[in-house]
Amino acid sequence: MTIQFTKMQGAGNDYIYVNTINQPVTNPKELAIQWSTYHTGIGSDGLVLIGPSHIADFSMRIFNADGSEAKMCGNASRCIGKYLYDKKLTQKKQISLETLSGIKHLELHVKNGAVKEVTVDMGCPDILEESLNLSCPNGTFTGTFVSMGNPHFVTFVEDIKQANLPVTGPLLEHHPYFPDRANIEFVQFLSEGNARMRVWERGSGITQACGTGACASAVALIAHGRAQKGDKIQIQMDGGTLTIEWNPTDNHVYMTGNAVTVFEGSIKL
Ligand SMILES: N[C@H](CCC[C@H](N)C(=O)O)C(=O)O
Repeated sequence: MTIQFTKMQGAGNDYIYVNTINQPVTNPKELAIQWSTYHTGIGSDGLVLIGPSHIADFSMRIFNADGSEAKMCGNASRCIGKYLYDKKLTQKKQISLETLSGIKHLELHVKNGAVKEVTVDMGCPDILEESLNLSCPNGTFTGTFVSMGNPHFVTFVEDIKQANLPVTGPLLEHHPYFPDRANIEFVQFLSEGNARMRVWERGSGITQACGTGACASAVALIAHGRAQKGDKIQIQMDGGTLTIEWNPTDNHVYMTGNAVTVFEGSIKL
């Protein structure tokens, strides 16, 4: 059997997208591992399944490159918006998407008949620990523990170039404090409304960008007085910049950024 897939990326965070409405997938964990592998697979940060929903317009499931299922993915939610509109699975420019962390609302920004950017209402953040000190073999790291439906540890650094992601990332991801592991963001404050972030993602390692991580980073900046609610905060990552607003009126976080189709493909099961 052959599966049709679409490779897409948001701010460089790339996933394999499969429409399970017309082609069901029974072993997504194994396929995420197999297909995400470079050289022998397709190569990606993970696998995203687009499906039907009884409570929203569509549904999303997201699997990291190690096969672990996450409750939310910001970059993938934007790409799903593009996928659905560009492939004429919907004509709506406001779409509701069922995820394991609740229903998310997407606003599609269309130009010349195709989605260029999407704004996602990411809901309310949950600051679990405003200032948490975690000891690792290579030092102690102070950060903010934030949930955007998935867990994030945001640590501020003076110089992003000095952040040793390959060593510190996995040590913090697997720290005993995080029974479900965590995504790790290293953030360098640039000015009010601007920050540089690099991410070690739970289950995928270093990625070019993390949408929920950009939201968690903006929330941490505001919690520490380095930005204000209502600011349009530019989170600059390796693969691109996302605009994040923590709205003071509804307390929701809004994420805006691109969504790009890279190629269509098929692969034998
Ligand atoms: N690695 C994340 C899932 C992907 C999130 C990220 N790619 C995003 O854009 O939000 C986790 O295990 O929670």
